[in-house]
Amino acid sequence: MNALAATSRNFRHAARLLGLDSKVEKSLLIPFREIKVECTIPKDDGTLVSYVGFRVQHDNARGPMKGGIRYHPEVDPDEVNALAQLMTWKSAVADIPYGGAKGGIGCNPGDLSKTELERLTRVFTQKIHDLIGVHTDVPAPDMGTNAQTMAWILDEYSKFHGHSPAVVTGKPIDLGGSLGREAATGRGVVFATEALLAEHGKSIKDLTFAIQGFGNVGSWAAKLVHERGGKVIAVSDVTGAVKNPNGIDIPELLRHKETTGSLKDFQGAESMDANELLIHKCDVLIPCALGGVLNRENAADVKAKFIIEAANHPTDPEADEILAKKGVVVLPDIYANSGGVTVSYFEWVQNIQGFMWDEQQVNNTLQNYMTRAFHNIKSMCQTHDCNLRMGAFTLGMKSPIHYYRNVFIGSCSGLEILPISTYQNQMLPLLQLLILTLEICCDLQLEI
Ligand SMILES: NC(=O)C1=CN([C@@H]2O[C@H](COP(=O)(O)OP(=O)(O)OC[C@H]3O[C@@H](n4cnc5c(N)ncnc54)[C@H](O)[C@@H]3O)[C@@H](O)[C@H]2O)C=CC1
Ligand SMILES: O=C(O)CCC(=O)C(=O)O
Repeated sequence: MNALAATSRNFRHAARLLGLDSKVEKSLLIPFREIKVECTIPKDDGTLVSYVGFRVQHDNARGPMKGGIRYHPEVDPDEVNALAQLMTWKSAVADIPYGGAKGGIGCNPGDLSKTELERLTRVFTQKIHDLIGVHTDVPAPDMGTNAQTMAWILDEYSKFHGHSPAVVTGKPIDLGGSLGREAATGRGVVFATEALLAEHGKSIKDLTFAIQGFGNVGSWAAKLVHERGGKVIAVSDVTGAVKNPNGIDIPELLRHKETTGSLKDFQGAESMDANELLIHKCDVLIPCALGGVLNRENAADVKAKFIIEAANHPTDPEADEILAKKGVVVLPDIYANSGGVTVSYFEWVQNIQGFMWDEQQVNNTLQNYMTRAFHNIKSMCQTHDCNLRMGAFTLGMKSPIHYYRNVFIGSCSGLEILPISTYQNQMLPLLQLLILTLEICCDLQLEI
């Protein structure tokens, strides 16, 4: 199932649990703004090459829109749209004052030299610089991008708007990046895993782990699981996969990857079929790469008891149903990988304050945020008698909905969420005004 269809399906399910009116539901699904730009650059040999760049700004009810920029050949408008929507709910789950956005360029960064990547990033920034900003939309790294990419965006943006370190997060420490941001998503994944396992009377040190993806998120998650005594028995990336039933020496694998650029030929493990990783026998599966990897083709064969969604939307809704029937517990992306955006928030705060936190403060505060969000999700699960994904979605949707209710309908329900039909009789004229306003602002075609 396509990423947007999958995300929208989860959203609609949560909207039903919240008793949301269908028109408000529709307005929350439609992004605030979608940007599509052509980026042509000269390659190192002088030939021209064109790429398409996207930035989707989904919602700014809770604050500046926030989300990563992905460089990957499969980047397409629907996927960016879905990822932007997920960022809105994720920021609210983490309870940080942001809305959601996501960007990307359809390119294979592995095929481009460093100078070509720099040119591409600078051209993309030239095309979108008026639409991002410290208090409007703050990009960060995602798949295929990193601190260096953020440095180029910051430098290019600053040529137009003056020095503005808080316009991107996940940048190099020397340029105002936060200590702990590089590890933050993987560290958050591990805090989230600990919170979930504690609920089930289990601990990382007693369990086996399979990890798909060994980039920023996967390698940090693997390293921190390994440090806590967990046995990482299988790891894959785009170059291949390795397994060792006795546990892989992760620091050694990291050194191997660093020197060879690949997982291949690692002496401390056997090579395996990368497609087999997701169905490898283990206690905990952590997908840290692409979306949609768990689907109706392979879900029935998954052997893990817990899935921690470090990647964005790795599980499509059909797989979710199959996994639920098998009793597999899925910790959803909008919580499990929220450590990245949470520390991005800490970075932004530090830039605005002009004050740098030490790494311990970053990590401790991240742990507090992750623990708090887990308990808030569990509480939504109880209220709505639902699984963790729906607990996270209802939590993430609750506060943007409050915003719209308060802004458009006034102080209608205090902090309680009620279906909009509750107000319809007394407030029909106001409701019509709301819809008209939304139509004008967002160019919607809503029927009253
Ligand atoms: N970087 C961040 O702070 C955050 C990232 N995420 C999500 O985590 C996931 C990974 O992101 P990063 O680690 O930042 O990206 P990255 O670009 O650093 O690493 C991606 C990894 O996935 C691997 N990969 C690609 N295709 C694969 C395939 N077919 N099979 C196995 N492995 C494959 C690559 O080889 C690489 O190891 C993405 O879904 C991203 O959206 C989520 C929250 C924050
Ligand atoms: O750090 C951020 O601002 C966004 C990270 C991101 O793109 C994500 O959580 O998917």
